[in-house]
Amino acid sequence: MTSPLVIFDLDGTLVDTAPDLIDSLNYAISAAGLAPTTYGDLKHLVGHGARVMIKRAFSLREKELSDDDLEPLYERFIAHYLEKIPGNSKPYPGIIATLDRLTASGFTLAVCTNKTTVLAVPLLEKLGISQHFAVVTCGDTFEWRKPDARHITGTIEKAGGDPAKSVMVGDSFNDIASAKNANIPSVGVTFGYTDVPMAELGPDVVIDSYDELDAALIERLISKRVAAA
Ligand SMILES: O=C(O)COP(=O)(O)O
Ligand SMILES: [Mg+2]
Repeated sequence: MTSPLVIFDLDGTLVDTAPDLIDSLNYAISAAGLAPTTYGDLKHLVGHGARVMIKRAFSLREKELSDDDLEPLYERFIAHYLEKIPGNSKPYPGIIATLDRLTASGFTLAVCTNKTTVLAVPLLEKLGISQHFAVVTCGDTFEWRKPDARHITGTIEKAGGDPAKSVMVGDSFNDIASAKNANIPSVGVTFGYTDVPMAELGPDVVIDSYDELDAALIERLISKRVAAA
């Protein structure tokens, strides 16, 4: 029998990566003379990986950026982030215990992130949490990424899961929208990076802390989805 699957987003959901994202972004854009961004800006910049983050920083400063000029800045971002990894990034409080608890209850766990593979995989490894996950799919794993449903359905397929027994946990629009697009339930966390309050994004459940995420909650969401089908 297929085990139920819990899919986690990475930035702002499993790991608080904000300080390092801002550091590497500011390092990258300083080469183009752009003023540093702040934590407050991050909520509007993050979500579609480093290239989009750099492009959005330019829009924020009302500066033009051609695709040719983007590439060296992107390389700067990647090199800086990789050199520091895991930097000041920290798994959110209670997440390790939650992953252990869910695994002990028979759930398979996966990561579905828009972060690029060369950053996401070493980050999970350096933080010592990669072994919890059967599969990690990133912004460049498929031709599409969140909020496209196929990033979620592709993750489920790779993990040997079943969409009728899968739940997404995330911190932002892309996570909740991709879960809805893939017709799976979602849990929204309130401690991540979103410029819209989590409840307004319409997840099935909102949690403020990982203490609230247990097997009973996930099972309830799965049975509700099956009953509604
Ligand atoms: O790095 C990003 O821009 C987004 O990453 P996430 O999908 O893990 O939130
Ligand atoms: Mg996120």
